[in-house]
Amino acid sequence: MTAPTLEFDVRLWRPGFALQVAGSLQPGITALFGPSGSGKTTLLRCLAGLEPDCRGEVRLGEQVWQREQRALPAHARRAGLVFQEARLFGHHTVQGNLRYAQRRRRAAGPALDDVVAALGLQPLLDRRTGGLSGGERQRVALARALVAAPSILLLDEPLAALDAARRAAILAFIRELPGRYGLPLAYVTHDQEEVLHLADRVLLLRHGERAGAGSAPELFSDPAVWPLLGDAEPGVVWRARVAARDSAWGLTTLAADGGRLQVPALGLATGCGVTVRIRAGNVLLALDPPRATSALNALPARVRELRGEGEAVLLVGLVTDGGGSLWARVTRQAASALGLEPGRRLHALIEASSLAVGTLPAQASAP
Ligand SMILES: Nc1ncnc2c1ncn2[C@@H]1O[C@H](COP(=O)(O)OP(=O)(O)OP(=O)(O)O)[C@@H](O)[C@H]1O
Repeated sequence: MTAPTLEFDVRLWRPGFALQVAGSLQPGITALFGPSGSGKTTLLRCLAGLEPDCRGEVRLGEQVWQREQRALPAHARRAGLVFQEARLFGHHTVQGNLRYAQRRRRAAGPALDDVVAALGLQPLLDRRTGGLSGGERQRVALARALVAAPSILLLDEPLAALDAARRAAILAFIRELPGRYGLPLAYVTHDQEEVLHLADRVLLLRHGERAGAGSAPELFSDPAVWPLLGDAEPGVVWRARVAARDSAWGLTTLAADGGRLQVPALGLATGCGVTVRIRAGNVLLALDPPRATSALNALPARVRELRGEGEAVLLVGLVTDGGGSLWARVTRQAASALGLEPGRRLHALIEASSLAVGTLPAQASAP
């Protein structure tokens, strides 16, 4: 099923805050990412028709949802919204909540039984929602949004309150949704790993404006974006594929455009697409090819640029022989001793166990 694209160019003014963003939610998952207060929730509410002061244009395929003051009401847009705190009818059972949503739907949509099965809700159907755990409530909230036959899904930090195991299970389900039900999906999160795992594209917001857009690996590797990533260590994210598994040593070899990398065993099949995050603080530089090193990974590279990062430290931008971008954090003294300058050839040593590997969304391309 091909999903339509939601296109928008919206603005909204509040005392002390202005939102002015143009963009699109294409088929697949778009992550809305950006610092607290950058306008992510407000943008979702504008798209859903919940902000009366929103102006501009919103279109889903050929359907005009808003043109300046003329705006379709929220119920006519059929946007499925799920927030961090699931808002369920506490006096109803899970089944009652789902049937209520199903009765009110205004278009053909996913069958209730399918959604119940996919989210593992069968054992909960007769429970009252008041007594459910956080993870159970979020699963019910997602199911309820789906059985209402939404035209798009807008998920606002739906998993923020859950533990890692529950998050992983629901993330796997969310990742399948656009393909399974033909829906564009916007997903607000503060978690970069979630973005890498889930998003086909990222729309980055800052102060109510678009600060960048692209794939998660591209954006998270862009030095201009690092200040918006909170405490995250500067570095790059590469796309790679599982190339080989060495069960004798418990290692996996990844093949990326930038070079081959060994990492601790991933338990993924050969050919599987992954992302690998290489932090600047985990890249050491050596002039000569190391004869023996514990790092396992030594990529031939040349210096592209040097950036000051305080009195004693530099960030060194590198290009590997495979064409991959890397950053290394070194002291100015080390940079001087190694004669670092643009064009200088050297070897980038990366400790295998320092590499953070994540799986890619199904649709995202890997080399
Ligand atoms: N109902 C409201 N009335 C007035 N101001 C609001 C309201 N809701 C949000 N704001 C303000 O609008 C701005 C954008 O808020 P918004 O919740 O959209 O940001 P956000 O990026 O979703 O933040 P967070 O990541 O913390 O959830 C903030 O300055 C916020 O304080």
